[in-house]
Amino acid sequence: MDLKTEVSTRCNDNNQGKVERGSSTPILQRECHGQISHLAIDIGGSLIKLVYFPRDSDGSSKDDKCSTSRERNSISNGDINSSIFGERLRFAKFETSKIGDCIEFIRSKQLHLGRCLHQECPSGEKTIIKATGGGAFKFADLFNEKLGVSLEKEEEMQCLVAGANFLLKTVQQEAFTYADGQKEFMQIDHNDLFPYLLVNIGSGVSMIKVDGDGKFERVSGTSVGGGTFLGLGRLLTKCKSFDELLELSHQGNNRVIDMLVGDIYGGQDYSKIGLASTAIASSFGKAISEDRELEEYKPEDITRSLLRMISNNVGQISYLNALRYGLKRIFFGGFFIRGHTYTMDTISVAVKFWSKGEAQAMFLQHEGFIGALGAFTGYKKHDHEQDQFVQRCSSKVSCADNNLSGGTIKSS
Ligand SMILES: Nc1ncnc2c1ncn2[C@@H]1O[C@H](COP(=O)(O)OP(=O)(O)OP(=O)(O)O)[C@@H](O)[C@H]1O
Ligand SMILES: CC(C)(CO)[C@@H](O)C(=O)NCCC(=O)O
Repeated sequence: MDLKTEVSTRCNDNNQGKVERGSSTPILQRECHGQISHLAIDIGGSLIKLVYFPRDSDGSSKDDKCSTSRERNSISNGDINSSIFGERLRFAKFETSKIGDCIEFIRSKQLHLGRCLHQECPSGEKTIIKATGGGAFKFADLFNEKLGVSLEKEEEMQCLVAGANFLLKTVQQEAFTYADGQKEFMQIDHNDLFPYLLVNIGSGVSMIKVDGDGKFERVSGTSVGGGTFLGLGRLLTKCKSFDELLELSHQGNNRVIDMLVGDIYGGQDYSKIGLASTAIASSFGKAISEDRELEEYKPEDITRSLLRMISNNVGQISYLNALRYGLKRIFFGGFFIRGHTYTMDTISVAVKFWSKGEAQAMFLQHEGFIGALGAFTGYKKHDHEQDQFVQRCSSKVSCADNNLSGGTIKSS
């Protein structure tokens, strides 16, 4: 049975409360799984990401009840995702600086009660929540104090790889290319997935050569990433948030600030080394020669140049690492991307330009949640019940995949 058939079989059966793989092997039973945690968390330098199954007020998983109501999460700062798998697996994000809001969210959804919801907790036994990212270390005591839970630390790079492999193998329309304003989904052949380069653009950037499930090496990284965009953007403009910066950049023109090859070469291309007159010779380079103060530049242009500079740089370093290890495919994730067309276009063009068309940039629909999903799949290790739980997740991701409409989902 190919993936597509399997997915639709699962989805149909799912509605009847029982899902079977092929003709006979049951992989999903509609039973209550109140003994297991329903939440995994990735606490990064900029953002906290949650992946969870929602619960009803009586403590059962909404999903166990075949709920059809689509729950949309929102909190006062508006910085949280709606469900992107319909009424199934949910995703949410918070700024790391607002960790208190995140803790309140977990409490309000009863996600910290995972293990002991349907029965009395044996004294001293704490709910364990899978957690990755630096914050799993930094905030472990806070979670214990505020929610009475233990964060079980999952290695960050391992989670990124597990999450990416899980998505690439499970969700049909997960990976896509972006070129000339067009998003094109890629069919991933499971037998031809490895090796690839995974580039996670978070606050900083990690580049990981992935050779298989659990087989990987972090080959490079750069500190010039999403945190740089947000940090420098805040310093150079009056914008306070990432969304404001991104919004402003839409209206900007980077050529006002960037020094182009044509600016140096009297409007001409430098064809001998393959540089068009419109290529950027020096990011922010125009600012050196003009007698203008920061205030005299439009924030729109500044944000545009900044976004371009960082995206270009990540694209180029990624390509160089792909070249170093002979990798043709580069998957980009992390919340810096945010499905933003200008960012994806810049990265794609950089990879194409430097590789002379040999390598290809691909993006992931669940870009920012790779690590959290990877931590979630970590529940598999625990016991048989957890294993079934993760299998349930797989089927739900697959099913959700059928509900996606032409790649319009976006985590915003
Ligand atoms: N709503 C938002 N608030 C803040 N930053 C955002 C937002 N949306 C996107 N970003 C961008 O995403 C980046 C964080 O991405 P991500 O959550 O993948 O990394 P992280 O886990 O916080 O970082 P790291 O892995 O380096 O610890 C920010 O630095 C910023 O550039
Ligand atoms: C330190 C981490 C791994 C934390 O997520 C990330 O921010 C990162 O990969 N920074 C880049 C560090 C470097 O390799 O220069």
